[in-house]
Amino acid sequence: MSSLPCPAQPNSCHTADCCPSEFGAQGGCTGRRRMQGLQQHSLQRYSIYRTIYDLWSAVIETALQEGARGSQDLVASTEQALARVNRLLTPLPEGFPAGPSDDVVLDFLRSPLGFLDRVVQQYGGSVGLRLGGERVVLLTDPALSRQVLIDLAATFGKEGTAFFPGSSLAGNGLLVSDGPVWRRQRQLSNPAFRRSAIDSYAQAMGSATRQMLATGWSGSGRRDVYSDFNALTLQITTEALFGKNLTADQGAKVTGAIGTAFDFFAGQASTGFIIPEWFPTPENFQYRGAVASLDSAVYGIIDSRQRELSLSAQPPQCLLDNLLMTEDDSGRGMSREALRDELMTLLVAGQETSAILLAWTCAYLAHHPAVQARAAEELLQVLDGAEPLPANVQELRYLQAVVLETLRLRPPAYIVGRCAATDVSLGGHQLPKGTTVLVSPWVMHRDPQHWSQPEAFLPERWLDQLAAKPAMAELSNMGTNGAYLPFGAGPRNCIGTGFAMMEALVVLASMLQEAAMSLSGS
Ligand code: HEM
Repeated sequence: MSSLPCPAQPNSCHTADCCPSEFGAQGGCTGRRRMQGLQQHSLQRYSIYRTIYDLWSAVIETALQEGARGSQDLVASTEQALARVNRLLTPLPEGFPAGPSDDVVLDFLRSPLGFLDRVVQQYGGSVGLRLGGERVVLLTDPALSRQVLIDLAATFGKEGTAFFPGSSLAGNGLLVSDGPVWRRQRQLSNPAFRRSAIDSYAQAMGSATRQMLATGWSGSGRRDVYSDFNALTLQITTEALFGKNLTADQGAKVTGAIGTAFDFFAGQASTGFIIPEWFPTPENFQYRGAVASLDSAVYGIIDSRQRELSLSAQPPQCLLDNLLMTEDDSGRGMSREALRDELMTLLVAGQETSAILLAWTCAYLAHHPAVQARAAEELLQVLDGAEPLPANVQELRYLQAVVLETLRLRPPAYIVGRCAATDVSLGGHQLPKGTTVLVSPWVMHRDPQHWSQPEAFLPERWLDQLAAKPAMAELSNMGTNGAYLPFGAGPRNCIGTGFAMMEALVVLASMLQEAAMSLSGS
């Protein structure tokens, strides 16, 4: 197995400190490279530039799309930019949580995970920050995090959240939309993620894995597991949810384009979103090329499925069929653009996150041969060579513990963000409207107040709980200790939780039945 890349996720930047040297991670972090340029700007100039660009961007972008979106959008975008100016110019309010007095965006960008650990150690579970001019509260206190994500979910929405910019990639899909649009899309998508639907995908998950093993994994050798898993999770997602098999060439184009887009987001984060997407820079050209390539793949999937459906009278077979057949009260179906946004969201939210989980799990298995041997032994006892299927993977308690423990130590989403839609009181602090709240699974999963030996990889810590309840119970309600949320929590939790868990168990079981892993060079 070759070295692992940084476990990035759509909403965060690639960081070198996500990649422990014990796994020999690759260097050359995009965010770090771009940081060197940024350090020449003073923070004040940076904030002013960013605000001017926000306004400029709002006006020009809307003017360019005037015909399509109308002048209401111009007003809304300008209001948003003005609200931002107002936040930049207003000092942090009295009653804001304590934190560093200066703007700490450069510290954050230099090493996001190290920064999170440091400020939480210094200021505790609720830290007030000025980050790139934005008012931000970092939460790692379980009770307060719960309030934001669950109890006060109506007040803390996605719209306006700093550092989670809407973009031409995600459009207005499930991950970023709010209110009635989000509710409708979530309802439409829910059936595809119910237990019975997920069970029906398991066979395809197993056969895709065996195909991967047969083509690239026979004999002994080195594999770049992250790259293999990216291709595999793409294949599984498109097959299970969109009823479509991509060719290897199409798959490589899509994973390459998703990688380019994520690199772009990492770069955007490290340059403070100074340059709007439409501005003619080489990075923007590259990014727009990646989005165009993804658009062409996604529209291709929609069109070919629509053709197939029009030629047959069969009931819906996958999520895309449901979305294609759905109509609102007035008998109108979803627009092509809305369909594209949903499919793109599922690709972006579900494909790389799952590949990161699988890659880190393999890294831990390779790094802990005794754990790998115990997982393989369990497989032998429970499956005795049979195909991993929904009924029998539920019995693989140790493998489930391995996955839960990997998600604890390496949550692919290391922060989730919300924005206060109104002035709100939280834990005795007064947060004005527009405050961004970041909840950090990364820090909470390693807090010694909630976990014994928090830095150690110990699947055994889950076994008692798993004996009493299925693994999925650990993933809801922020875990039994209130400090475990790899898939988020509350109404905006991950719709793909069951899908991702089934995929992880089936893929890992299929692999461990046929292959043993060690770190390359060991
Ligand atoms: C290991 C794999 C995964 C991890 C760690 C993960 C993590 C997360 C997290 C933390 C959130 C909540 C974000 C927030 O609160 O702002 C989320 C939301 C979401 N995830 Fe996942 N995810 C994974 C796999 C998947 C899969 C396989 C799919 C679909 C195929 C998916 C689709 C989504 C969608 C659509 C949302 C937005 C839900 C909403 O806002 O209603 N995810 N995911």
